[in-house]
Amino acid sequence: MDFFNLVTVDEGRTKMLQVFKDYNFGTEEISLINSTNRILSASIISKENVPEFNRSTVDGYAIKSSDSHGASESMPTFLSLMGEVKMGENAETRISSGEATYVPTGGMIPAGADAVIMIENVEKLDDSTLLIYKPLSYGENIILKGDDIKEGEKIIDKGKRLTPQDIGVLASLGLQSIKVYKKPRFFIISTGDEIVDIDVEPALGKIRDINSYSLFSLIQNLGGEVVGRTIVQDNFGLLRDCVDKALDISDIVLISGGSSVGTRDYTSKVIDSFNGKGVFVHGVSIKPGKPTIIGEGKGKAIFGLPGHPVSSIIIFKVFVEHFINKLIDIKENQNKTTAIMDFNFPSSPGRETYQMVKIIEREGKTYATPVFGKSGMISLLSKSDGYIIIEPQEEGIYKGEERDIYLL
Ligand SMILES: Nc1nc2c(c(=O)[nH]1)N[C@H]1C(S)=C(S)[C@@H](COP(=O)(O)OP(=O)(O)OC[C@H]3O[C@@H](n4cnc5c(N)ncnc54)[C@H](O)[C@@H]3O)O[C@H]1N2
Ligand code: MOO
Repeated sequence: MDFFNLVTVDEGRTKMLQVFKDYNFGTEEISLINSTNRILSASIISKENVPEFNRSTVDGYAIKSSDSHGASESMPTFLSLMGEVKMGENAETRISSGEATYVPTGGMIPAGADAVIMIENVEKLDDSTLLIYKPLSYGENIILKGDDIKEGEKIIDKGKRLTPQDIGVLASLGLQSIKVYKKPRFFIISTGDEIVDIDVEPALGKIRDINSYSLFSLIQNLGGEVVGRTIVQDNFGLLRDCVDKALDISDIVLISGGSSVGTRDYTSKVIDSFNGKGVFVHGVSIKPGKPTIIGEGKGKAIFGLPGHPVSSIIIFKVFVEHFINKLIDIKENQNKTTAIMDFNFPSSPGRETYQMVKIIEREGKTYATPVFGKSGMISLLSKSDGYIIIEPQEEGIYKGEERDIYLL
């Protein structure tokens, strides 16, 4: 007998996105220095050229490249030395044919010059004569005005998670503050009479709370904010009070444990007790994570994550990450690679199966080897590099085939 009304992962995701299609996390303006990993809420169009002037990429002499043509070690070209450009200052001189001006790395190229010859390739004969030993091509050792970023260019798309290199680009444009999506606010509730926090020595029969720590970390990685974290016993009233308060101060409530159909599994009953849609997914054809719950209460999203530590992490990735990525429209590539299967593995018919693997390099090739363990064993994930998704209609994995590995 099946207590769950199983849906596929795709059906569950579609339903969830349809129910919460009007979810809006809002935006805020924050200082650039604090924006690492935040999600840009408006595309950045450059109002400037970077650089604003032609710059030298080396210490050397600005010249007309045509003057160097034919120059060699044995037949140097003679140029007249016209002084120097000072770092950070406007180059007021103009170069004519037959002339050279000293320019430091990053210095402004004087008008008329179109290349910079490195000091290693010249010889200063006296204060006014320079010998050139190498031919240069047009634009050599110069970054032209707007070469890096052009005025009017769309430089970073809305929905991008800001990396250190993006922050550098934004700094080059002088943007001291930027518009980002507000961090989704999460409340984590770990349920179970057996659960104690990690600062308590567990009596026999009790276990330490793993899930709220791994979920906390997943939320941080995702760019969310944890506004509360608590452990609640398997008691309908206590859990309802806790969820009630959590819904008032967060965007998303995660309830770990109590998702199954045991006599002390109250998660779905609690979600159904609020005015609203209540539970609309209870049971997904996925392994691990079958008892997954998705519901709505007081207008907020509530996820009932299976208590087994591996299942709670996988379900967070499959549903909660998907929820955030789609509703905020985050443009991010999935962190994955490919590897040759080093093993045969049967699938669980009708269920999307997540098989943990370790990646090994052998004779210049990348292989994936399985890591086995039960979903109640948290070390299974930290021993693994990633997982393979076996689709419900597949028979399994065949040794020798190449597959995507989703990195953890
Ligand atoms: N009759 C059935 N029993 C179970 C089914 C089923 O289909 N029929 N599904 C199994 C599967 S699959 C899973 S997964 C679990 C999910 O159970 P719950 O979500 O109700 O979780 P609990 O029973 O509360 O806990 C399961 C397991 O995980 C441990 N746990 C719970 N919370 C934490 C935590 N925060 N940190 C570390 N470990 C935690 C808990 O002690 C249990 O060992 O149901 C199966 N049963
Ligand atoms: O499929 Mo349950 O979610 O771990 O064992």
